[in-house]
Amino acid sequence: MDILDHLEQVIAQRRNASPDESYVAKLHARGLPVIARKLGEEGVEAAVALLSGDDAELVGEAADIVFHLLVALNARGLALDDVRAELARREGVSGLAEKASRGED
Ligand SMILES: N=c1c2ncn([C@@H]3O[C@H](COP(=O)(O)OP(=O)(O)OP(=O)(O)O)[C@@H](O)[C@H]3O)c2ncn1[C@@H]1O[C@H](COP(=O)(O)O)[C@@H](O)[C@H]1O
Repeated sequence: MDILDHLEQVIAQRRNASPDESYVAKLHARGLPVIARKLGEEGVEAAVALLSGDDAELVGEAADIVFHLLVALNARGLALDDVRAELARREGVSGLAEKASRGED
């Protein structure tokens, strides 16, 4: 099984564990605003890592973002398949053309 699909399953299971034993459960216990804050923090940390020139640091921060994004999707009852479907819908549509269709330059 793909690691992302596996991690999604683990996150769904750990959600109901004890917050003392599970980081996923702890995030859920703290609520959606904390999950949102962590997602934002990880995004900023990845942006900093992008400029640092340290590949290992960037890969680590990218993994943190993906993990927290999966926690966030699960918290809203959404799944990786919802993201896959949206990406498939966008496939072949240039970002520039899509933006132009919204009347933005
Ligand atoms: N992939 C991850 C993963 N990536 C990052 N993290 C945690 O995300 C946290 C956020 O990083 P920070 O540097 O912001 O940590 P922090 O300052 O201690 O966090 P806060 O106290 O601010 O919340 C760290 O504690 C990391 O260990 C993860 N925690 C868990 N997983 C996976 O989720 C599974 C279930 O984890 P538990 O729910 O803890 O059993 C694990 O087996 C792993 O496969």
